Amino acid sequence: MTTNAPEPLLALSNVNTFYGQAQVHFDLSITVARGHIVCLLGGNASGKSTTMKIILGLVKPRSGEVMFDGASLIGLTTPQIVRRGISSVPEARRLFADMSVRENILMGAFVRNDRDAVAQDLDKMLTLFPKLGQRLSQRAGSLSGGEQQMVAMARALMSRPRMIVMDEPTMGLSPLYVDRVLELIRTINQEDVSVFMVEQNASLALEIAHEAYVLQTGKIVLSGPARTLKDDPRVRDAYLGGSEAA
Ligand SMILES: Nc1ncnc2c1ncn2[C@@H]1O[C@H](COP(=O)(O)OP(=O)(O)OP(=O)(O)O)[C@@H](O)[C@H]1O
Repeated sequence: MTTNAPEPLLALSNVNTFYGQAQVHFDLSITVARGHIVCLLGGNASGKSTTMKIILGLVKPRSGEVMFDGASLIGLTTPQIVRRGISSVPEARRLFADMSVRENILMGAFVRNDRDAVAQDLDKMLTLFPKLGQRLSQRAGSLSGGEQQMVAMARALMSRPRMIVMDEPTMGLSPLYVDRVLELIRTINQEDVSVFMVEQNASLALEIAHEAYVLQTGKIVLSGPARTLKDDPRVRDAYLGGSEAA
């Protein structure tokens, strides 16, 4: 085969999604290149979370294709999709509040049965997220928002994914944790994990993303390299407070 562009790791092509009669996605096409961070921006109810649900097999599109590493994800269950190499950090973390931090992190390894390697990976998580080391026995529900976000990221990494999808990873975090979480996303990405993230905080997301897409009522209205979009007046006006700053 003589194609110039390498095959993307993830590709949504012409996806149309409905909830009952209501159409949420209109010919949605998004690609994530291997090793890249891709950010999906958009206002409330534009269909961002539904995009994540499509990738994770929680919502089935009426038409269109979702390919991961050259194979279709359509019709697969979420555990099957996790086994293919995608894991998620859902909105508002969704930890098991009454379980310990350790139990929550290990939950991410549910698709694995290599116990020794799982134990090694838990140690690796404590290197990546040193704060969690002192809190392994603590109830996850008693952690701060930023700490919970770290548990959710560690849990997602425990399945050794090739791609992580994240829904609003910085939502509700203090500025200090926002910076830390974005830095950790970069670190994870440098370990060869591709990232697809939905983020309201456009200026920060565009700092770390390679490419971005802007979704408006279910349609992609803008896309391109994050650096270019950051300077696009339409993105500035809609998401970066451009008109006030001008
Ligand atoms: N389970 C559902 N049943 C019916 N309609 C739904 C369902 N989930 C979402 N919707 C509708 O689909 C549209 C897109 O929702 P979605 O959650 O994907 O948007 P979003 O961009 O993530 O919004 P927000 O940023 O406000 O979370 C909205 O109009 C929403 O009300």
